[in-house]
Amino acid sequence: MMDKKIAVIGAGSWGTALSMVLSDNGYNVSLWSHRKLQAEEIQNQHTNEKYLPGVVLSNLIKGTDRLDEALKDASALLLVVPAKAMRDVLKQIRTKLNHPLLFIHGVKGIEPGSFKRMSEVIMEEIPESLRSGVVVLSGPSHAEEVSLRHPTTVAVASPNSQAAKTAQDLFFNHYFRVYTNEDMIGVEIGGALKNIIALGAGMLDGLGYGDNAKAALITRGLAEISRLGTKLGAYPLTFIGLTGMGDLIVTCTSVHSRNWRAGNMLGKGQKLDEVLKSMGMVVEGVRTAEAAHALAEGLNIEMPITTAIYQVLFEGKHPKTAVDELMDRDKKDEIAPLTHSLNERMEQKH
Ligand SMILES: NC(=O)C1=CN([C@@H]2O[C@H](COP(=O)(O)OP(=O)(O)OC[C@H]3O[C@@H](n4cnc5c(N)ncnc54)[C@H](O)[C@@H]3O)[C@@H](O)[C@H]2O)C=CC1
Ligand SMILES: O=C(CO)COP(=O)(O)O
Repeated sequence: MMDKKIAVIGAGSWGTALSMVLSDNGYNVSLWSHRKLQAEEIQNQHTNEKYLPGVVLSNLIKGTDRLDEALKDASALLLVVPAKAMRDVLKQIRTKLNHPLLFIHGVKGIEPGSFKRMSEVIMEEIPESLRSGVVVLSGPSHAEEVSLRHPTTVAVASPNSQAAKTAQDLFFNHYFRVYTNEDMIGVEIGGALKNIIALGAGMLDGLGYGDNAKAALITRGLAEISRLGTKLGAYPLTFIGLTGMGDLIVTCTSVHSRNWRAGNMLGKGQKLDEVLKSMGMVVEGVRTAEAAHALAEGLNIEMPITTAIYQVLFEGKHPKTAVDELMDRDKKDEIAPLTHSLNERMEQKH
């Protein structure tokens, strides 16, 4: 039986929206921000205007900028900071962990530099005795719509099915439908890499291209995400589920997506640094493009769309040139490479 307090670490749009789901489910939530003023706003005004404008938070959600206060008596910890901040935040938390906890994270990114998945970073930073409690929550779920209690589905994944089941029980309600999944690698890779493709979808819209181009990008984007993910140990079918295809659809087609919006500005000719400055929120796909590009090179996996987006972001290639080059590549078979990676994965399993 879970106690009734959950610590949510990271008070951006996603941490705040998930806190609302938890408070709707009757949990007391301690929502931690590293910014004192933001914590005070949450605590005293029950709002978080910068990240979820117009939303009123339940009295069950308390704001704090003190990690010890957030963690005190919490039975589960939800980590929702940008991927680049995850390790640093865990180092601060580590010294304050004095009882068994469930570690759920909702982060869709890869650690810059190490190119590790978030669950790998968490496992490295927490005591060994707590590692079986690590779970990822992911899926097609814009914070803006969750905060309006619009029907949303996600998956919680862990090789420890009991931990996933406990996380499912925490979040599940009539507008937030939660599935369990044992494939943590596939869920994390799908959630992180779809942001690169969403940047590309925004670029296509910025360039004035239509729905044919976007459908092609989403489908072929999924093919290369599956190729890399399978090589990293994921189960291929995860990529046609909520956290793969589902999240690609929502992020590539919604104006809520920060990745889509950033891509759109790039497609219209703006420079990356001015785009990122104007966003004011995390655009995970940018650093993830760097990670995926490096992983693909290291593992010798063909990821032409990811490479093209990397070149637009970091090598000054014009988005239109990137599209032209993708279209002019050698002729290919559509299914054979996918069948190959599926077979490889099946062979690894047996
Ligand atoms: N916004 C959304 O709809 C969804 C976001 N996500 C994922 O959730 C993660 C967080 O995203 P958002 O909440 O949207 O981001 P955000 O940009 O809205 O907020 C990020 C929060 O992290 C804080 N932060 C930044 N650097 C920090 C540091 N060094 N230490 C501590 N805190 C720091 C910021 O102050 C802010 O409160 C990302 O990985 C994103 O991909 C996943 C699903 C939905
Ligand atoms: O992951 C998301 C929706 O599922 C949010 O995507 P953005 O980070 O692009 O806003």
